[in-house]
Amino acid sequence: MRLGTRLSSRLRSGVFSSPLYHGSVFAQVRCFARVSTINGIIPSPPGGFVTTDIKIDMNPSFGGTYARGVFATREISFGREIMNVPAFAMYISEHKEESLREQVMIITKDVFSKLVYGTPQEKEYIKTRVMTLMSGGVSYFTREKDVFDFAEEVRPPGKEGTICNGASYLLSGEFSSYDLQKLPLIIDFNRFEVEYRGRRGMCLFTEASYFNHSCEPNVEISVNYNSVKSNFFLSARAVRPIREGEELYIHYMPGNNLPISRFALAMKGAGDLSAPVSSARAEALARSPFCF
Ligand SMILES: C[S@@+](CC[C@H](N)C(=O)[O-])C[C@H]1O[C@@H](n2cnc3c(N)ncnc32)[C@H](O)[C@@H]1O
Repeated sequence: MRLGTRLSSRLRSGVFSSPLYHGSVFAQVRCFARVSTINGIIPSPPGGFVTTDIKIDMNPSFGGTYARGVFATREISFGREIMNVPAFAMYISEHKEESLREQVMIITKDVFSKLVYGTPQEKEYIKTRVMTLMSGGVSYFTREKDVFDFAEEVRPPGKEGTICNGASYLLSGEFSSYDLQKLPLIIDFNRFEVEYRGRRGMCLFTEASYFNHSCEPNVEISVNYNSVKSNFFLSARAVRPIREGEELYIHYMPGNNLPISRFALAMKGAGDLSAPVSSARAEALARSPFCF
């Protein structure tokens, strides 16, 4: 059964502020080690990326590490579904008043648990597909100690008092405290907000996070709940014929015909999407929610 979902993706500036303190005022605060154990390489899975129709490549006109986009490996006809993926992580709020922050932290714990106790495939997926996504926003943790306290709470189900927990996993060096403090920022930045029977929630569709934005998209996405599989699925379809090698774009805010958008702010200085905005308007836009 198709259930109505309200979907929004917050795609903000990639700048992320890390609480890296210096000076005597913060002498009691431990600094985050700015060290990631993640190498950022996205291995190409056998059989292509999601389907053999598409691949991840770099958009030469963007420049920089985050110039990745989704490209057609062959001609794609109008209406063809090029992606149909389950949410890698999802959370539906128990209480209507649960804050965004709480929801992000719940998903963070879920993803981190899979990293600590998951299968080798899950660990690999998180390191290569989740941790390499763009992040943004203000750090969810103030001190490195908070990151360790959070990790400490991640324990294998049913095993009380075990020595092996998320904190000892961090100390193993496979995943650093810096990586863990970045994880909620990745989830926050890439989340798709959904609604299920009046309850708010969010999903991560890591594969869909590589689509870049165009005001004239050639792909449209939809998110629906599959009650048999008890998960949300994202489907992406070509809305016009696409040539081999062409980049696939979605509209980050379909239906939004404002002259400028929060996305345009993130894009400031990047091609025709940039628009000069006053700082007051920029502030207002940055605070306003938007929906698909
Ligand atoms: C969901 S990510 C898309 C994938 C991203 N390019 C990457 O390499 O991870 C959204 C970010 O991609 C960049 N982006 C998306 N569409 C763009 C466009 N039309 N022009 C320039 N940058 C774009 C912006 O930095 C935006 O915040």
